[in-house]
Amino acid sequence: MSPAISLQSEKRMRDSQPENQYQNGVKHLCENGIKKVPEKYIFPVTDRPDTRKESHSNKTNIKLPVIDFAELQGPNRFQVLESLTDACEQYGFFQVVNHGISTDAISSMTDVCKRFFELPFDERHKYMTTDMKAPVRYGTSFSQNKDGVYCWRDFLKVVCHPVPDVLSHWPSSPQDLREQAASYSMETRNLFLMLMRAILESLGLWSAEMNITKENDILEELQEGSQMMVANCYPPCPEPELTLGMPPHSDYGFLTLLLQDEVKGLQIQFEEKWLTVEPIPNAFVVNIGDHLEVFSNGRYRSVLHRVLVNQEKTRVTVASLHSLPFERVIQPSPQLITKENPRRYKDTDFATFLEYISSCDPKKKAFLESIKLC
Ligand SMILES: O=C(O)CCC(=O)C(=O)O
Ligand SMILES: [Fe+2]
Repeated sequence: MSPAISLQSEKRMRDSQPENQYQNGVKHLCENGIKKVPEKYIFPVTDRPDTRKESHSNKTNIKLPVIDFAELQGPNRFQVLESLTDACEQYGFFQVVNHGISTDAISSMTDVCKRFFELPFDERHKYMTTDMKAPVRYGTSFSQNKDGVYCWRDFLKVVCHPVPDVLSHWPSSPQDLREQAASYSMETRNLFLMLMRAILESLGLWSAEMNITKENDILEELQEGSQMMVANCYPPCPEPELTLGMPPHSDYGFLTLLLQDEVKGLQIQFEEKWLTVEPIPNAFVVNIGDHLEVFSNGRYRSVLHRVLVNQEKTRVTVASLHSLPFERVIQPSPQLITKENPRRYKDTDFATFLEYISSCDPKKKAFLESIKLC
């Protein structure tokens, strides 16, 4: 067989699914028993993960700075704040341990999300919509409406605040989903607020002794802020070297609190390399989002990250994304603008972000680039 013919027949084999099958998600595709990654999911060579042997060695793992949340509340707060500052400046990521959210609450949340993704397709499909503003949205890929190449990921997104307003929209199956997700979302919200207090202190904007913010009520506004939870499901992939679970992106909010199961997959960009985050059982991986980079006037960094998939195991993660209320304008804190460090970003808001991601390629940190002043 000539190479041209063999390429063509390979393409036909890969493309045996009708195009609309891809809209139903990657889990559905796997349930229909595929042996090869369809063309729709194959990334250009330059964007594919590096799967050479040495890239799986420890050299490509990263141990993120670990913040002991219990210590942060005790006499060593000052030292922990220093580590926190360092983590936010150097990595844009850290892991939080001893955070006070019980292992039961964590495993119940992961477990109920796993059971959601295992429901019959018709049950999951009820929540499928491409309306980015829907209070509950089951979908696939990254930006399903506009991705040319699809990612190996399905997700369930739920708006979480205020819980009583949104609860009746959340999936009614599995039967315990609403209860588990409601209590988990409130616990992560409290943890987020405590972490933000520490972060504001590390920026010199809050003082524990005086219990006041120098920044106009930012903490109060964050208490009323937006929260979105995203459960991500990355099914086993027959050819993980050809695709990604999520493309390089940064998160839009102030902080994302991510719960990952024991399966590796998250990579962050560090010193121009992609490094895999080693999971710590029951810890949260926390990352700075675009809004905190803007608010800190560029001192804290919202870092690109992506997700690899694997051949053996389904990976399920739950991300909780927090910001100010959706309609609120995000701007650099006036306290952090000086002659030496002039204002670096334009005002922005959630609507501008949504508009941007529905129209552009979010692969590079393009949204932040689009609002940079210098
Ligand atoms: O699943 C992961 O490891 C990362 C998820 C993520 O980056 C996101 O939901 O924004
Ligand atoms: Fe993310």
